[in-house]
Amino acid sequence: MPRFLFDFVEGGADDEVTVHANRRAFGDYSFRARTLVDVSTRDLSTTLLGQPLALPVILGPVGLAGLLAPRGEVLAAEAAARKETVFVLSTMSVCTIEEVAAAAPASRWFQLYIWKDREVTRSLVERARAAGYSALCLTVDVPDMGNRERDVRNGFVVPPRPTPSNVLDLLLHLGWVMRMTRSPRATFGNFLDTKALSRRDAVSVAGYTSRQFDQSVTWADVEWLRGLWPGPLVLKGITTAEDARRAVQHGVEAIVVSNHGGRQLDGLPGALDVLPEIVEAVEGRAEIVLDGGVRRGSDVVKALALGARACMIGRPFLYGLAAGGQSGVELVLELLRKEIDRTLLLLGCPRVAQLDASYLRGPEGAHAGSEIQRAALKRLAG
Ligand SMILES: Cc1cc2nc3c(=O)[nH]c(=O)nc-3n(C[C@H](O)[C@H](O)[C@H](O)COP(=O)(O)O)c2cc1C
Ligand SMILES: CC(C)CC(=O)C(=O)O
Repeated sequence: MPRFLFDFVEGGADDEVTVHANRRAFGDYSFRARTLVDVSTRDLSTTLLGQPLALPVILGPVGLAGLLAPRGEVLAAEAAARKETVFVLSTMSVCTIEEVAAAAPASRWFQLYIWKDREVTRSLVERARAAGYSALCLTVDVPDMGNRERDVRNGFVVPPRPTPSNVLDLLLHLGWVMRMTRSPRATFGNFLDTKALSRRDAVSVAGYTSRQFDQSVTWADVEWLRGLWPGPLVLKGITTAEDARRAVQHGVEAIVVSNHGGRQLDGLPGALDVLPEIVEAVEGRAEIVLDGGVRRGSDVVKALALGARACMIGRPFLYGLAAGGQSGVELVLELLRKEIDRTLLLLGCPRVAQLDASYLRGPEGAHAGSEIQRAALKRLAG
């Protein structure tokens, strides 16, 4: 893929401190393995909001995935269905809510951003409901986009177009150019009225979001959504116990502990660092999903041992999608499935449902969360 797209996917906000913190946090935990346990059969299955998952990994919402492969969101949703897991469609997708629903029988959630124009927001929710999405996932950490300096430097705009600064990049990636131009025209139908754009118009994603996204969204809007959406409600982007408690008070069915893959507020701790305080605050009253920096099956096992029910992945499946379309995404899920399976085998824990903090040794260092983490680990270990 062209460099400007790779940078959009791989990059984070400001100095990308939080991007790196996400990975580091997994390294801060090590395993406490048990031996002489019968691990001849293993069970990776679980449920999320009542839906069965063959493995505790779901595909998170990512905007513009359809720029990585033609009909990218449809391909990813089909891959999730084949691997018996959930696909979360972003509001900012290239394929529309209806296209993905028609093509993919997967368990699908719809991720919502709240527009200043509440009629647009209401219509997105109603379309998702009519198209049979099973849960509504409200992302709460994007009142506006983080400062993605790679995108600024690259002059990244949507729909992508040749400019003096990216023409060489495009020429060096003619395979991508051919794939995209041969495929049906990208629609951006959820969020951009491409018919209203003249051929030469294009918008920077940051400029677009700051015009459209509502910075005045509060907990009252969670109540408003409750009235519009009859199914399970998920809040994505929670990083403190205070917000997690509040989410539970508002009756949300699930929380995604997430710093948006380090793309929003730079300086947040790693997602795994904040998981214990949230698990403690929620006390089992909502299901917890974790994302940010999940790259190995062992990362998933650590998150589950600390109390998450499943993990979401973002960039890993996007790279599978860019490299190999639907089968690339399936391969990413298969690699994670095999790695989780082998980790359970060697850890002496045959079922993901059996994982708890007694399988982990916590961070010993003095970094900020460690006291809370130790307390939560002690509590989880019973
Ligand atoms: C290219 C890209 C686009 C994203 N778009 C969205 C989005 O539209 N909505 C959303 O809630 N999160 C979005 N995210 C955040 C992901 O859902 C997820 O929180 C994050 O990617 C997890 O970190 P990981 O990439 O390290 O797995 C996006 C992430 C990436 C990499
Ligand atoms: C198109 C963007 C607003 C999607 C997003 O949330 C992100 O890039 O992190």
